[in-house]
Amino acid sequence: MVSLEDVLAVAEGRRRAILSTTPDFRQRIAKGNVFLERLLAEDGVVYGVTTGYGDSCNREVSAFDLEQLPRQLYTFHGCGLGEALTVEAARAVIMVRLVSLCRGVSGVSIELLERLVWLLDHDVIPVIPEEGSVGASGDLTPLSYLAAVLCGEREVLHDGKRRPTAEVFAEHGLTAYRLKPKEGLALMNGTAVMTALSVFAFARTTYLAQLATRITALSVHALNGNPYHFDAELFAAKPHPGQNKVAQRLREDLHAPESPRNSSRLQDRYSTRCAPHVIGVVEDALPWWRQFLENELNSANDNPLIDAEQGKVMHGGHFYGGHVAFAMDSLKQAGANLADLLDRQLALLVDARFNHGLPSNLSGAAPERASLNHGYKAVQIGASAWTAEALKLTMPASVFSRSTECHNQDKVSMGTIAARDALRILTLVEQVAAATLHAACQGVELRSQISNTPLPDRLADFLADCRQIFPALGEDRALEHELRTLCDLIRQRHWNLYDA
Ligand SMILES: N[C@@H](Cc1ccc(O)cc1)C(=O)O
Repeated sequence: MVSLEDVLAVAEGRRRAILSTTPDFRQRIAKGNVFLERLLAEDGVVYGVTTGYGDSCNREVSAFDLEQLPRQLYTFHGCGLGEALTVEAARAVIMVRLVSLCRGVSGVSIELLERLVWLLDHDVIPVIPEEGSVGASGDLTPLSYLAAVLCGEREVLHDGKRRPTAEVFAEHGLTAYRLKPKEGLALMNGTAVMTALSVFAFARTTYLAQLATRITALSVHALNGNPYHFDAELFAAKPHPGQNKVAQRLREDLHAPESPRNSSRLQDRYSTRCAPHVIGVVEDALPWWRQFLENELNSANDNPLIDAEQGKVMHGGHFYGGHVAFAMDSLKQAGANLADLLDRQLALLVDARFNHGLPSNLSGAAPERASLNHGYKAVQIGASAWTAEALKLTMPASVFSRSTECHNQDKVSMGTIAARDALRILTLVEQVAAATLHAACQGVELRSQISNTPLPDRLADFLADCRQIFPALGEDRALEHELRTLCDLIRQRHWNLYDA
């Protein structure tokens, strides 16, 4: 079973994709191909091989034109619009398609698989426009760019430049690939784009859940909040495992192992008291998102499938990305809730009515300069804007199914749109996290000036690390570049936050 992390490693260029050399694997792939050819010779008709596609399946293609058919398929799907996928995302697309085709039920040849590996190895990466897939019939239009590039057409990203594929192939002495009869359909008729994008969404969300936990601990300390809200026995009474994990991390960060018999502390506002209940939803959803995505990743998700052992062609709808769509639609909501949680913490931190004695807007300016300085006022406004935008994008995509392709595809998943929404939302969540992290570090240091409660070790170490990256805010300064640096570091999973 290939994991989400395996795909990420190949996408980020940390690992190579290597085809198995076992005779078993090679034979399985070869068998599918041989069976298809036999079927063609004996029966003369195979859907998508000797017929038109989709609604046009009752149109027979003459033997003379068969070789043309796969080229025709990627050509008429060359209508993608929108931004091009990043190199990493496009590498993930190749890897995900490779994993699926390696199952040996798509009727492709070993040469095709080797060509996909060649693209990854030589970093010759198709330019894939991200819009134009309804996510059932697979990601036909974006995947047509992969098929076309294998055949030496359209454009690739190579050495950081966008260039004609033919030119780059020529430089490497590579001839254009000639797709065999079913290979166009096998490449394009699947869920590789939405699944590839989901791999990134999953990794970023996993990290954001941990970062939101660390920021919450900083906020609680800065606000002089009640660390006993995260008591072990309290949480044992509500046994969601992910939620308990968040409470435990907060307990350890805040160094509050056991609560007193009858705490005299106030009950804090929900954005800190209920943080395990918000972040815990993400932690508890991660395992089932993983299950949905890894099952999809390791599946044959094209049509038709070839069972060479039994000697039959099976027609179905495995290109339907319903599981990915549902995973991404729910990830959008749980992820955007992290932004909302942190934005509310930031709202408490900057407000002298709620922050238990910290200066207004967390300004670190000297008292005689207080009227001039505005501290984190604009950063908090920004965080609210990013949060609102994230929340607005949580509208589920999967409920917007459109009947399309002359009503052949009359129910579709919209999983690719859900995955793209998820990535945009996560960018906004990262921005809110960067803003809240910056302010929470400031809050913790301002707290130490007015109280002698020591900063627990784990938070002190983390703060020291942050101070290598950005200084405290004294006089007002423009924080854009620092926030951008923080966003980049968050994307790179810079801090090692918690053990599993
Ligand atoms: N997904 C369709 C095939 C198809 C291919 C290209 C299209 O433009 C439309 C439909 C099927 O397998 O049934």
